[in-house]
Amino acid sequence: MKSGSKVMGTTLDWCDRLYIIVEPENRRIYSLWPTQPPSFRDILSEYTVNLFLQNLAKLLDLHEGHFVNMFDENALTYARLNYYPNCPKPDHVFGMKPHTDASVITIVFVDDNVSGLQLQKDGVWYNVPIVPNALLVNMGDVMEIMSNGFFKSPIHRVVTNAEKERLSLVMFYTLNPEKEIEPLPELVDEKRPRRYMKTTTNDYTAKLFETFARGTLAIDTVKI
Ligand SMILES: O=C(O)CCC(=O)C(=O)O
Ligand SMILES: [Fe+2]
Repeated sequence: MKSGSKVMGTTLDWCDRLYIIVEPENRRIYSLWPTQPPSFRDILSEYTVNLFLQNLAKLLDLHEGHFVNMFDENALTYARLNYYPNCPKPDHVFGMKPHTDASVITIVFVDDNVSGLQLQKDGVWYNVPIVPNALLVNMGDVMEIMSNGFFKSPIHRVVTNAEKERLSLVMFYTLNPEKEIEPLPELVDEKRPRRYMKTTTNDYTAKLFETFARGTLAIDTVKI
């Protein structure tokens, strides 16, 4: 028998493997995680989002560290746990009104059993399907501004459900609140002029709460 034709057997691969669950965090078994180097936990926890950010930078022909490097030691990551109780009048109220996220990027751990999240595209609402154990990655307004509109921060909402309650865990990755946000100069030229005004996360977040209460969109307040 040629050695290459052997598909089953006892031969081990020539490598070591560490195979551990990173997300969701409550599935982490820290006793299996290496204690050296001491930074391992933190680096691995950031790994998911950094990988996305690197790929987004590459899509825009930027250096892969471009977005990752914007997150300094004062950058804030918020976790939001949403609990939507079942609602006797689902036609009258949203679980969460239509909005966009003010973040750079949002990662959503969507409920594995109950749908409810919807995205708007060209004025039409689409259900986000349930994909067990999947993470949903959403562009936020800051990414839309920095990419000069190349990436769009989608309008989304959550509808209520008469029978079932629903949960989601949302991680918002945001910059240092004082840092100025504006379209990256690399993405502005004559063909694609600057589409957004300069702002900061602080100012923008204030606008977001104001506009959310009024039912309008914060991103419209910074469009040129
Ligand atoms: O509950 C969800 O699936 C999404 C919630 C959301 O959009 C948010 O918290 O900003
Ligand atoms: Fe959201």
